[in-house]
Parts: sequence; structure tokens; C-alpha cells
Amino acid sequence: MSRTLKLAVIPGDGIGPEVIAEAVKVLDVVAPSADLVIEKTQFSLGADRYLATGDVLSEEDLTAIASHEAILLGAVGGKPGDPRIPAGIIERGLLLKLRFSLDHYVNLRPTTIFPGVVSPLANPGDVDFVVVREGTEGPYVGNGGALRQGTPYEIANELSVNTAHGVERVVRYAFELAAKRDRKKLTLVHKTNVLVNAGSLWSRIVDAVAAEYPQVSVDYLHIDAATIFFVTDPARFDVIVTDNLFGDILTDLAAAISGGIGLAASGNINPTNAFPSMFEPVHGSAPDIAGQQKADPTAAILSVGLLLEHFGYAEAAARINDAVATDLSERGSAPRRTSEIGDAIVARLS
Ligand SMILES: NC(=O)c1ccc[n+]([C@@H]2O[C@H](COP(=O)([O-])OP(=O)(O)OC[C@H]3O[C@@H](n4cnc5c(N)ncnc54)[C@H](O)[C@@H]3O)[C@@H](O)[C@H]2O)c1
Ligand SMILES: CC(C)[C@H](C(=O)O)[C@@H](O)C(=O)O
Ligand SMILES: [Mg+2]
Repeated sequence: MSRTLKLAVIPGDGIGPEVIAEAVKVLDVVAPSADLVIEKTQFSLGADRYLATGDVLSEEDLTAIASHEAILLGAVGGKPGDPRIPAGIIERGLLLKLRFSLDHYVNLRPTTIFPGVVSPLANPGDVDFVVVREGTEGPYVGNGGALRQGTPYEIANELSVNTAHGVERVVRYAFELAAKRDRKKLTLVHKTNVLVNAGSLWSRIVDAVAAEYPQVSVDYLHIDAATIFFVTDPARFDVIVTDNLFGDILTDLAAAISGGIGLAASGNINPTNAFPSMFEPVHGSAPDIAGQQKADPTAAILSVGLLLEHFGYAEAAARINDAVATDLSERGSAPRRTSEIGDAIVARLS
């Protein structure tokens, strides 16, 4: 019996619609072979919609999106510094609002170097790690404010919120993931030497949960040292668990060392399935190349793979991974249009 999956699609801004068009092509080819019917609803949201209507994300939009089983998002946000768009209005009011409202407490960001992909590192080694980035807390909560703004006496605050419940659930997810992987290694990345309150909470929870997973070896790195090892020895990592902001920064670095931001996929996961999880490339709307068919849709396509994996369609996800791997290994250096890459991957799947 075929299963129907209700998917909300948010192409978004800039290169978002370009890469999502390719990701949807791939999904449409793979889904039938998994006996899966994808019922898509498109939502027009993002900076372009804000500029046209002044709306960011209404309660009705949110309710309608939440009534789906999963979300596929391209990228949202305008050109950084565009004076017509108040700073953060799209990022906070739309993207983070979705992640927070839908309780996406795991932001899953895998990194591997596909065969044939050139890393800027001379000897990257066998890179295959997953960053489990906390998705609903940390300095992202919007608990801040400014006093005496615009004066020489201004004070600007952004409070980082770390709750025992929030940290424990993401740490547990990371241990569970590490236990299933070959190397069974978990690295906590934080800044416990300076952020002593949050750092202590994270460390104590990791230590406590570690006792339940004796098969997982546990390691700790300060965030600054972690960036060194991302460049000098990324193969040492297996599962990394970290807070929202450290995870944001580390995963752009992870993308850069593994062949570029155009290849980095992610899942904003609500592991309880109480809310739909959201799959999206790690990259943004790339206003510098938008509308030119220059964007690499691979990250969006691999995000569809993560979506299928989330619903237990491991074989379909593996087919996408294999088609991407073959495409990457045969890509060569000549630039290809966004749709050409999508078509080539679709052809390998057909
Ligand atoms: N998930 C999201 O929706 C998301 C993520 C990050 C940034 N943003 C937003 O996107 C806008 C632009 O942000 P930014 O410039 O800091 O980051 P960005 O990721 O959009 O771009 C950074 C650089 O990477 C390149 N790039 C990005 N995706 C690419 C792809 N698929 N193929 C080839 N090159 C690619 C861009 O051309 C640019 O040079 C901002 O409004 C930002 O807030 C949104
Ligand atoms: C656009 C921004 C809010 C977002 C983040 O910081 O999480 C992005 O950089 C990402 O990595 O998905
Ligand atoms: Mg980011």
C-alpha cells in the first residue's frame, strides 16, 4: 500500500526556489519507487514576500505549515544589509520561528567528503561526521535587549538560554546516534572555560548520559580548538554535540572543508514527531548568485535524502546519496547550471 506524505514546500528567496526546483524533481522521481505519494503544498514566504506585502509569518501560515508531516525549505532572507529589510526580521520572524514553534531541537548536519570532491585541505583524511546542533535554545532565543540605543552609553544584550531539559534531550539524541555509528565517538564542543554556567550544565549532562552509553567514547573540545581540528584533522570527529551558535558556525566550516556550502544538507528534527521536521540546505539565499542558475542544488537534493531517511525510507535515501556521489565523482571542473546538475542526478535515478 502506498503511503501519502503531506509536504510543505517553502522555496523562499534568492537561490532558494532554484535549488528547491531541483530537489523536488529528485523527490518526484524517487518517491514512487518507495511507494510514496508526496502531496505538496507550496508556501510563498521570505524576504520577497515581506517586501511585497509586509507579512513575515502569520499564525495562519504557521498553523497551515504545521498541519503537514514535513517541510522542505530552500533559503530565506534578503541581501545582508538591505535597508528595506529590518535586521533579523526574516531570520527570526520566519526561519527561527518555524524551528522554535515546531520544536526542532535537533539540527542535524552531516559532513562527508564525497569521492572526487576536492577539499581545500591538503590531507583531509576520511571525513565522516555529524554535527548535532541544538536547535531551540542558546543565544538564538531572542532574549535580549538594548538600552540607550544609539548613544555612546548603549548596552546591547543577547542572553544564552540553556535548560537542563533542552540540553539533555539533544545530548541523548547525540549519544543514541553515536551508539549506532561505527566509531561510536561523541565530542562535546563548547566554551566551558569562559561560558562557565552553560558550559557546566552541558558538561554535567554529557557526563551523566555517558554513563548509560559505555560503548560510546566521549571527548571534549573548546569551540576555538575545535575549529583548529576541523582544519588540521577533521577525520577525528564522529558525532559532535554543541549549542545553537557554535553549531551554526562549525557547520559552515564543515561545509567549506568538505567541498563547499553547495553540498551541505541539514534536517531540523523534532524526534518525537509531535511537529513536522524541516529539511533544508545549510546555505542561505546567496543574493550574490541568485537568479543566474549558478547555485549548486546538491545540498537541497541531499536534504531530500535526509527527509526520506527520517521517515524510514533508507533505501530511497541511499539511492539519492549514490546518484549524488556518482554525479560529484564525474562532475569535472566546467561550471554547470543549477538545472543541469538536477537533471544529471535525476537521470542517474531514472
Ligand atoms: N536557512 C536559511 O534560510 C539561511 C541560511 C543561511 C543564511 N540565510 C540568509 O541568506 C542571506 C544570505 O546570507 P549569506 O550571504 O551570509 O550566506 P549564503 O549561504 O547565502 O552565501 C554565502 C556564500 O556561499 C555561496 N553559496 C551559498 N549557497 C550556494 C550554493 N548552493 N551554490 C553555490 N554557492 C553558494 C554564496 O554565493 C555566497 O558567496 C541572508 O539573508 C541570511 O540571513 C538563510
Ligand atoms: C539564517 C540563520 C538564522 C540560520 C542560523 O543561524 O541558524 C542559518 O545561518 C543556518 O545555519 O541555518
Ligand atoms: Mg548558518
